[in-house]
Amino acid sequence: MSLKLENLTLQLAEFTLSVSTQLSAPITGLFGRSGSGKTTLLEIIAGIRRPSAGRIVLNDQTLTDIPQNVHIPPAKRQVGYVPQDLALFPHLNASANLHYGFRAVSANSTLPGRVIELLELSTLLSRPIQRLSGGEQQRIALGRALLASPKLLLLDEPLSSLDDRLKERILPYFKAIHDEFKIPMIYVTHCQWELTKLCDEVLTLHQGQLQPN
Ligand SMILES: Nc1ncnc2c1ncn2[C@@H]1O[C@H](COP(=O)(O)OP(=O)(O)OP(=O)(O)O)[C@@H](O)[C@H]1O
Repeated sequence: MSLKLENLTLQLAEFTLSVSTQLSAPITGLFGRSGSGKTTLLEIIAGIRRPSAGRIVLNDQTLTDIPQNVHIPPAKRQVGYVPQDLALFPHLNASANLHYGFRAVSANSTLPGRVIELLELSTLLSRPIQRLSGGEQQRIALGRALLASPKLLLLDEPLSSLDDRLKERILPYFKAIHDEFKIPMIYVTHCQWELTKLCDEVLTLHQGQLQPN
């Protein structure tokens, strides 16, 4: 995987994000204090926010190129994004949420059966979303993102709402997913333990800028 972020800039009211880097690690941790710009950066990579300057190139595909007026919409980027609040649909059951983004892109597409097995979702599928625990909802949201066959998966503090016992139970699912589907991930967290357990490389944001390691 190669993700180039070239001179990405976004000015919000009292905050400026300014990032240039190239990522190639299988799982990159994105670390930084609250308000340092982690979610903003994920949203720019996912295409939800348009930067005011810069370029994003994933492998050989230009996703955003502001000087050239290129901005591929989120649904066409093949970038999976699991936001902090999961964004599950409350009116759909677990199964309908899971299959929502399913897209058989090619013979190599991620198939529902394998995701259900790997994330141990089979007993949850008929349940309303409101009757799932935080960790179960997290696994459905992760499965939904995987079924869109993304080339990159963005995870925004996926374990932050879970207690330590659940964190230890859920973290291995992320590792298993990476090992099985080889989808590169950017994993946002405040937690040193998660970085150490999961990530191959760590980027630190401070006030909208990446810090040297
Ligand atoms: N729509 C907006 N308008 C103005 N400022 C915003 C907007 N969205 C975010 N910000 C500001 O941008 C900065 C970065 O926010 P962001 O959510 O990216 O931080 P974060 O590192 O993800 O924080 P947390 O760890 O608390 O989730 C913050 O100062 C925030 O107040």
